[in-house]
Amino acid sequence: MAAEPKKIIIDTDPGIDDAMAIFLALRSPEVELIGLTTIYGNVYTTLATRNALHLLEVAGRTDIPVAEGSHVTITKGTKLRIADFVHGADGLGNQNFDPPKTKPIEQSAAAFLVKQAKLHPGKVTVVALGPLTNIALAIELDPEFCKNIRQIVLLGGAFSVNGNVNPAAEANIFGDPEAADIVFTCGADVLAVGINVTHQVVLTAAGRDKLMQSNGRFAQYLCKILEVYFSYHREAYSTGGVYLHDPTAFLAAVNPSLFTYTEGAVRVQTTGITRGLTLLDNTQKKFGEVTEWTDKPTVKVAVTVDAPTIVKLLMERLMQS
Ligand SMILES: O=c1[nH]cnc2c1ncn2[C@@H]1O[C@H](CO)[C@@H](O)[C@H]1O
Repeated sequence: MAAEPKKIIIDTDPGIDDAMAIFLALRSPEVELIGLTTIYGNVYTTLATRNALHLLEVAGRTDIPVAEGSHVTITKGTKLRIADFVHGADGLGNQNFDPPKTKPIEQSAAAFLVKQAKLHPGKVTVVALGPLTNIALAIELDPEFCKNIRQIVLLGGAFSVNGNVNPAAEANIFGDPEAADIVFTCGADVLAVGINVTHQVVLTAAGRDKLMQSNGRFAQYLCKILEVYFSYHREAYSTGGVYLHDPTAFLAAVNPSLFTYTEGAVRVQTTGITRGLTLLDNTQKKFGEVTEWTDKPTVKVAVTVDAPTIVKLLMERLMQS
């Protein structure tokens, strides 16, 4: 008998690679997508909600609830870093799609996360693709959340490599470092997929052409919005391909055997020029004194990835749609 599909909530700031991950989720038989929660990052939260509703409408899945997330950081900060230069002003490749007809549910993202985790203890995986504010709010809202949630798979961090906002910080962690530190130290089963891994998973121009030539509905849609993402990568990284951050993190939740991991306590720098830096204690040294990492719960951090299989799975599933 086939295993029961994994219940997944995607916390998202769509976002071009977010759109890819959401469509991939909808074409993954291993997964039951039970909701989307929205957050600022690639766009402001209001637009993230609109885009999440729009993507579900495009997919014909308006039965899936969307819960709107926080408009401010966990410390109530309103000065947000929005990456519209990566994804276009509308977050979806400057296509100016019609506004969605559907609305988000009344519940906030954090309340929805808490409720679903409580309703299905040990069964719900959160795949967090933006700054971690909603997840940290859920942890603050319900001390049991970390016990109830099966796993938190997050796209974030730059482990032993430079960041993409600046040499220290990766965009999602930089978006709300205080929230990220709460999540890394909360004691839940946390798996971090950082850009040290996602930068190895690339969609080439040839791959995009293959998507374009297929009849897949999702593939066709994504090819339109991908143009802006390709031009950003050409400019910022001098590369002809694009990084598949969000689909890679999603697949880590579904098929962990495509990755290898290390495990240790992770803390996030919240001040100074290295604000947003993620630092793993690799436990190779027994420190003589108590440190900020001592006695903190450990998390899993992805180290290697089977990139060809990830790209193949993504392409196949998007072209089938
Ligand atoms: O300046 C940036 N460079 C690269 N990716 C960025 C930047 N800002 C935001 N993202 C977005 O953040 C996640 C990975 O860090 C991805 O979702 C990417 O699209």
